Amino acid sequence: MLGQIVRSLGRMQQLSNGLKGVRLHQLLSKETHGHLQTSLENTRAISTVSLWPFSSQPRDFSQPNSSWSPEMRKVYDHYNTLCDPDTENGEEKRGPWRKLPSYNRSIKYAAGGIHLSKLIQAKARLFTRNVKEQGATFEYVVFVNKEEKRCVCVFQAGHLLEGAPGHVHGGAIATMIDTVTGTLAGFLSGPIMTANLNIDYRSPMPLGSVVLIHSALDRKERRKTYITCKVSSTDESKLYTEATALFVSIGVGHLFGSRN
Ligand SMILES: CCCCCCCCCCCC(=O)SCCNC(=O)CCNC(=O)[C@H](O)C(C)(C)COP(=O)(O)OP(=O)(O)OC[C@H]1O[C@@H](n2cnc3c(N)ncnc32)[C@H](O)[C@@H]1OP(=O)(O)O
Repeated sequence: MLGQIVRSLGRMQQLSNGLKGVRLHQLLSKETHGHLQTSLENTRAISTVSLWPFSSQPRDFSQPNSSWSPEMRKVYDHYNTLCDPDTENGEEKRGPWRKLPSYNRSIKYAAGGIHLSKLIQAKARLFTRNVKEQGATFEYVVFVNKEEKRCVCVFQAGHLLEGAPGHVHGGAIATMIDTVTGTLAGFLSGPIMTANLNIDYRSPMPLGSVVLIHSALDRKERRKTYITCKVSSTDESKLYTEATALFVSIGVGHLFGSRN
């Protein structure tokens, strides 16, 4: 589902104008009436017509803001340049790198919110994007390379993420690893959920650090997508964290509780 959401959000910009007025619950009405379609193919079919169910355009949180340090901005600029198209014989050719947008709301029905109260649905926000003060928590942007089946996240850890004095909380690091590996797994495999996350913390990460979170596909086995991850300083001379993650592909029904 998260993969679907990631893809949907990427398409939202283009689709939203033409599809305003159509509600997601109309698209999902089959599911809510007991005809759950759980294959990934069907999930993808829904994703191609998914749309932003809110009246205003969402803010893309992966854009630079004034809290970004010069180092964060420099690394961002480097990867952003890799996303620019090359011109060959007068023709523009896009390379393999893409910057992914990042919003603070998921599509509530698709994310299982149909079971939640209206109040919770209205107030739900993505964990990593729920603090208004810029720079206080998770500032990050993910660049994905489809050909090489890998991605890199530039992450600046804010002052509200403290764990050990002056250093980033291990749970905050785990959150970012789950987010980045999950984003890659979803990008490559469609709707998935985290089944297993193994983390080795190698050195403490000072608050305010800008780090790279490199994730790559290790292998796929049936519904399982295995991802490796390394968190390092931006010059890659210092290793902070290593991780492996397993994501299992799910069908639409999984978050609606249809499998039990
Ligand atoms: C808005 C923008 C968003 C932005 C995007 C942000 C991305 C954020 C990403 C965050 C994602 C999350 O945190 S998700 C939240 C945390 N995760 C969860 O809550 C998941 C809870 N667990 C589950 O729902 C379930 O256990 C599943 C889906 C993981 C698996 O259940 P299932 O579908 O019934 O599959 P099951 O038959 O059990 O297993 C399938 C295969 O996987 C293996 N398998 C299953 N679990 C494990 C395991 N822990 N360790 C090893 N192997 C396992 C099985 O042996 C089997 O292998 P074989 O027999 O095929 O060999």
